[in-house]
Amino acid sequence: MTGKVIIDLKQLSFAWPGQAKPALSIDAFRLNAGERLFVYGPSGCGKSTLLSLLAGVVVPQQGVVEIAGQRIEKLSAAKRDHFRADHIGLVFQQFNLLPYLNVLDNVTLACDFSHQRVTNLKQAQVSALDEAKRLLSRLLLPESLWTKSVMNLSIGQQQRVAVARALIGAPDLIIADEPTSALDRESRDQFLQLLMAETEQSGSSLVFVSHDDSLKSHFDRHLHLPTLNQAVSTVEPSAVEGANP
Ligand SMILES: Nc1ncnc2c1ncn2[C@@H]1O[C@H](COP(=O)(O)OP(=O)(O)OP(=O)(O)O)[C@@H](O)[C@H]1O
Repeated sequence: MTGKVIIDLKQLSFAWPGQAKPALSIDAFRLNAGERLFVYGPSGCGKSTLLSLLAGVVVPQQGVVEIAGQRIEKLSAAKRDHFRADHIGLVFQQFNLLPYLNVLDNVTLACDFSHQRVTNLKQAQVSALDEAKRLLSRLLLPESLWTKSVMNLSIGQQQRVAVARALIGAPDLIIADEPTSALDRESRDQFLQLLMAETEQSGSSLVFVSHDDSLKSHFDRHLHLPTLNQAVSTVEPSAVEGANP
């Protein structure tokens, strides 16, 4: 852990277009480099909205969203896209894999859009292709599938490809939205252990959203979002639990 702050939110307020009331209102929140955060709370409490703000898909009407030292709410949409490709690995419920590319090409594609990820791989003295193979092996995706179209894969296998794509080139932050929803309990625990091991190795911070709070034990920090989000009424005493609240 370097002590670097990866997420710094201040006086944040965000309302979806056409909505009078904010969906998210956060006074202050920080996540340090290497920390792994589990975000939970009931449907509608703002989990996906928070991830969209962290990824720079949307920007707040008020306040600061600083990711790895960059105030992304001040960037143009094009610069936010560029920043996201360089610094953030996304694993969303829809994996957004490209059906006309094979598995390896879907993983290395993340490097085609990011000078930063290529630089990180060069520093680690590994090619994008070799790193894609290493990640897919670690994520237990059979080698016989690597040159197949992602359309031939099961949902659980596609999830692994999406995770390898997020991790390649060691971005500062991995954002995962319900990535285990399609897995059975045994595969889910195995998947989480691998995700933890890989983020630890790369030094990436992790923000992981789920309805399923039985997954909490895998994480260093837990965030009950309705408690932090002042746009949602709540009775919980403390929003952030864990090693470094
Ligand atoms: N694209 C959108 N346009 C307008 N309102 C939205 C949009 N997305 C979410 N909302 C609203 O913002 C609030 C927070 O929704 P959000 O999807 O962030 O919650 P969530 O905790 O992720 O829920 P779930 O667990 O069901 O995915 C809700 O009131 C929702 O209706």
